[in-house]
Amino acid sequence: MNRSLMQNKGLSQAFVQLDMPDAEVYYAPVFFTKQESDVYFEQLQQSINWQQEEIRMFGKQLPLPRLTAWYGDKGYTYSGLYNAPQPWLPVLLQLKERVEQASGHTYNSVLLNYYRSGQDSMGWHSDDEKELGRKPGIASLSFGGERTFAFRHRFRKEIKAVKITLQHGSLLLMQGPTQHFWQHQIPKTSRTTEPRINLTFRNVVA
Ligand SMILES: O=C(O)CCC(=O)C(=O)O
Ligand SMILES: [Fe+2]
Repeated sequence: MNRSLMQNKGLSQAFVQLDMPDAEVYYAPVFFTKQESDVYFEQLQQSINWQQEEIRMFGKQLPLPRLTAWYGDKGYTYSGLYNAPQPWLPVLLQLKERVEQASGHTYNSVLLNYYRSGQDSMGWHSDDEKELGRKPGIASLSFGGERTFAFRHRFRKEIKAVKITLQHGSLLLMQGPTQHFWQHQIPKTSRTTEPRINLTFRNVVA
């Protein structure tokens, strides 16, 4: 993949910008050291109130193919589900602060995803809910097993999909018009993968 080095906008050299038109996506593969990342994975696995939610689809109740949790100051509707906020945990506030410093955005909520195996996944979507405002900044941390993260343009079919492997301890930033023009997903994989924890920090405005 073609990536250009970030030099401006106050983001550190640890970030590369993904080569995507109509988007602003930055990736720091080593945002945390391996040692820090191992500790965060353990802490989050144990302290988060992981739930298997169900969504209504085609008139049926279907379990989401991953575990989720929502923490922060405000509730949020996601995939047609209202998520009541749970109060911040110290480990989440610590991570929020690190991510805010690095990204230059502030966040009041975090959605956590737990992918138990390669059979857990997240389908194509954009994080374009009204509650997030018009050009939302979303900061996504990954701990545990590596998974492929794919982007596809919503309107220009001639633009190739972009794929990136999200590493243990990495940070992905999506901002500007990204959610308006692109969708993303975590596809299932038949490769054996370790469990993965993802945190997406968001700012709910409504
Ligand atoms: O697990 C990931 O990296 C993606 C999570 C995501 O797209 C979301 O929570 O909206
Ligand atoms: Fe998303």
